[in-house]
Amino acid sequence: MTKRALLSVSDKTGLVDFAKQLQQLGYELVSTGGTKKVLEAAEIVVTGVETVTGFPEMLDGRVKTLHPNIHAGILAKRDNASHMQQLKEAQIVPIDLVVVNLYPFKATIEKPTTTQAQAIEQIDIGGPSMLRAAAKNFAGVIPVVDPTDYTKVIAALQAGVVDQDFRKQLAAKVFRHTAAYDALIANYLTTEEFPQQLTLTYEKQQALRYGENSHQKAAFYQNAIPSAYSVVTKQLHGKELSYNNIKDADAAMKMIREFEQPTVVAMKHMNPCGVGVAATLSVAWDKAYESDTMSIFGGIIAVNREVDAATASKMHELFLEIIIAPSFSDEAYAILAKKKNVRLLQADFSRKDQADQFETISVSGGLLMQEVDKKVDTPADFTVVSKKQPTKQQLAALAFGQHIVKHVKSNAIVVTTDTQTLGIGSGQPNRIDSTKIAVQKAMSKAGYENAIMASDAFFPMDDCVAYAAKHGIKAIVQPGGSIRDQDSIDMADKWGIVLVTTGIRHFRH
Ligand SMILES: NC(=O)c1ncn([C@@H]2O[C@H](COP(=O)(O)O)[C@@H](O)[C@H]2O)c1NC=O
Repeated sequence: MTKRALLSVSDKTGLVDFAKQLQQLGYELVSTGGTKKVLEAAEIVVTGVETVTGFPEMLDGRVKTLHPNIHAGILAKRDNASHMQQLKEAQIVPIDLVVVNLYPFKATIEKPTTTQAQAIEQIDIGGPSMLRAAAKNFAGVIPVVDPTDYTKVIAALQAGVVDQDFRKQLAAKVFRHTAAYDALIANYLTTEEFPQQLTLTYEKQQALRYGENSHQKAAFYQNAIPSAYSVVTKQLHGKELSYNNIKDADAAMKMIREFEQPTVVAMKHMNPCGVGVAATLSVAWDKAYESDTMSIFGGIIAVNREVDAATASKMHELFLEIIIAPSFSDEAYAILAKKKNVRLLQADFSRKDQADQFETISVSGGLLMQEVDKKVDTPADFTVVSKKQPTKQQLAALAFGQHIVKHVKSNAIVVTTDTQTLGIGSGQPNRIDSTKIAVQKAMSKAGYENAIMASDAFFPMDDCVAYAAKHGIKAIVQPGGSIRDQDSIDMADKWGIVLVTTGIRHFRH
């Protein structure tokens, strides 16, 4: 019996060759309007779908293939005598191969000028119905959604065996494809912030050599509709990004994009190890570097101005994993690219509106989702709770410290001037240890005499204030909110130093 293939595709890549080969293999081809036209133009004989359904396409193409003559032809179980008898009685010819790809909904909504009405017209109904039917009945029907599979399908047909494993893979691909397609539509129409079902669509961006460690397999998936603020930016030079690189680069980008003045962020294992702000990038680099000349080794650098030759020469002296910048001057690029491995990434800094509103993290058995912490504290958020009042310079430094500390893993304590980190204590399970680390690191640095200390969360007792004051810190900022806040205030007053609260916690666990 002649085999029948139904072809109805929006993406016509490879269609003509595929159809010719199917015809050579003895398939009768059935097609919808546009697909038929392309095939006929290539002098391929095709039966119009309306000949099979007995109905012309109607409602501007909203109904073309939605008919029992199509769907029964796909869905009948080939090994079920009753099904096959019913087809015979209804004079329905079985369809053995379904080649469908869908209206380009994603490409449509990616265009900024697309209206809702235009987007809705690009929701494919007939295509997914045929694909899902064929995929459900993969035991008897070959479902093909991806033009890159045409070659494999032809090879299998020519070999005379399209085995169950291959059919199952094709079917799984169909259901992944239609699920992702529907998820995009759902997200396009959804206005709720935390909907009952979370339907996210990601596409494999990159197979990774390994995960956090070399014995862990890994891959990187990117939002189906990536934003200009995606962690995946243009890589200009260097080795392929690793799993850890992507995480660190993401943390560095999230941080640098919050700074307006020329700024250098040195990131290490998801924590900043040095941040400098200055009138020029080259001086900002010096400040970030001097913050911690040891930890920056092997670090990820993010800057918010074009890298110039002067800054590049200094960077080039160190081993750095990644440098992220809005651009690199030709001279800077030539200097940095001398090292074949360093990854140079060009990131967009101009589209703040494209920064993610929400972030998710996987936990065993689920996902946690929250709004991104976009709050940057300023002196307007400060309440001075000590007797001693801050100077203007101290206020600026307290604001800078607060800005840094929200990007440091809790318990986070930083010691800074108004433009430079001097000591960062990160990720300790108690606040006093983070305080000791930050203060100890800072004490030997130039500028310490004017340094302030910032804390991401309240002080549960007065020990951190006592330690800082004893070691020469003259102003401290913290959210406040502990039942023992008064102890910390009393301690600040005892030492005659400034204590400021913000009322806003910035945990980063
Ligand atoms: N309405 C239908 O019955 C229907 N049947 C198939 N399609 C889609 O029409 C497209 C192909 O149309 P054409 O061959 O006219 O270019 C394919 O993307 C296919 O998924 C349909 N379109 C939308 O639902």
